[in-house]
Amino acid sequence: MLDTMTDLKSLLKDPSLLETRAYIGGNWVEGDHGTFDVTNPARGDVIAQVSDVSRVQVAGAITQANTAQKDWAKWTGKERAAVLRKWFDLMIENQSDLGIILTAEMGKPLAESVGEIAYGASFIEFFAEEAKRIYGETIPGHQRDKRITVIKQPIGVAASITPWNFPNAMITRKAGPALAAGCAFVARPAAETPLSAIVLGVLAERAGIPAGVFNVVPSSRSSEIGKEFCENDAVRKLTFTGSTEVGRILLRQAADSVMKCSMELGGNAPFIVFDDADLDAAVEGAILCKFRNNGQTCVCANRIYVQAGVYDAFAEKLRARVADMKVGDGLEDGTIFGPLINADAVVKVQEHIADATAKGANVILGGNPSSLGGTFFEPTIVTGATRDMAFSTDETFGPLAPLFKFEDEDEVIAMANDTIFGLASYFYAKDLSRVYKVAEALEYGIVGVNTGIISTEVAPFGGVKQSGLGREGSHHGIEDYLEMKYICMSV
Ligand SMILES: NC(=O)C1=CN([C@@H]2O[C@H](COP(=O)(O)OP(=O)(O)OC[C@H]3O[C@@H](n4cnc5c(N)ncnc54)[C@H](OP(=O)(O)O)[C@@H]3O)[C@@H](O)[C@H]2O)C=CC1
Ligand SMILES: O=C(O)[C@H](O)CS(=O)(=O)O
Repeated sequence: MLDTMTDLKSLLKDPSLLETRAYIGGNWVEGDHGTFDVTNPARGDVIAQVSDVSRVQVAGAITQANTAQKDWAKWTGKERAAVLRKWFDLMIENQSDLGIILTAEMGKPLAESVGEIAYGASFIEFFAEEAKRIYGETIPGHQRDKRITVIKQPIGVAASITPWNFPNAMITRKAGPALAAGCAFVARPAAETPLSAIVLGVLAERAGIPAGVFNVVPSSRSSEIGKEFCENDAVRKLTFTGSTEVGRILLRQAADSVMKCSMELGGNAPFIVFDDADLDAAVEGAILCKFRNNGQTCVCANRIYVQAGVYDAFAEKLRARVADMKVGDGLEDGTIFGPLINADAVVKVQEHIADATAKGANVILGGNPSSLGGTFFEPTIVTGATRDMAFSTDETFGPLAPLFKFEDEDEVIAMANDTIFGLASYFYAKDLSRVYKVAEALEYGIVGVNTGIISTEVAPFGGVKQSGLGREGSHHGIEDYLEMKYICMSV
């Protein structure tokens, strides 16, 4: 159990990793606004007090990043690759400590946190390699005396705003391609989870990433910092992961400077089980997809559609499997469900359950706050879900699995696509023509077929419709941090 910073440091092999200051221009800096508290969601205790930087300090960080970026861009791709690889190596060497810090501030079970560190580090490893493969092209001249070449150059200073639910990976998924491309980076983490971002600065410094290339500006004033990112002409790229609501605000603010934006926004993932599915595999996939991070991911199943012929069997198998899973402190062995991030998250789950039962749904498992108190909540499954219920259109972002019944493919494809979101979708089926038809018909950036987990650094992650703009990960991911220049030469 945690209740002070001393307690947290005592759990670490290397207590010096637990830094609370801002990392600006290679210096560790106190905040102009003093500090803000970081609490452990499992107990609500303050585990750290972190530098609360001002908008002026963020402007200074951007200026230092802009200066550092000019030299960083002159490094060869191979030179940048070497120092990024060292950064990756340090993340893996300190994976256990980084996992403990992440669980302490975010609450997810330690096994998930340690897994997130590996997932986050994989983006640094992947884009260290991509740094060496930023190719241009030559194009046959349009006139006899013309020679055409195309080169790709780093966009400049990239600013990032990231959420609390993956406080390590959502930063490295952006910083990896940005630094590989030769950009400099200013990261503003969620106020709930700044420690995981700051420790990336500690390791960046140890890896030899030049001062000013990677900066971390923790702040309790998210909208103020967001405005600085959008209004400062030295920022050439804004990359955001979070809700669609905040994404819209940032896009409006960035429009004034026609700033290039990458947006990884909200989701409302359908998870479809057809009657020819391997039912046991579908149950395991639904558990991973729905309950990973306690349902607090943008790619979690938000609606589970089960074909009529297998509905009752699926519901009972799912109930039986989840009933035995442990709710508890993320640092305790065997915990599957940690606490939700805050009281508002608990309220939203309760509202969705109350709305559903008022409209005829049946709770077959859970349905209440956990007897542990605080923000712990029972994993919940409801049957009889219908499209008029709140979770049909609104992302629950918690451990609530609503089961909808459907009759045929056309009906479920129409229901699955009936949303403003389009990030991740999933279905279980064996018939090959069904797999092709459904995968092509789903209006989502990501389709998982016979799997509930789709997250990897090698694939392009991102949404369509109001789930976002751009892709992160894969060889496509570096393009968002490059500008293409066409050189026309008369010879
Ligand atoms: N598509 C994706 O990959 C992901 C999408 N999400 C979506 O985000 C939501 C949950 O995450 P949550 O953190 O609550 O999302 P929010 O959008 O509320 O917050 C995301 C980040 O934006 C900051 N922020 C909030 N308001 C502003 C503003 N006006 N200007 C600048 N920054 C601001 C927050 O800071 P602070 O917290 O300090 O206020 C936080 O760092 C869900 O809808 C989920 O689907 C989440 C993760 C990944
Ligand atoms: O924040 C999220 O929900 C992540 O984007 C999901 S994933 O990439 O970790 O799957």
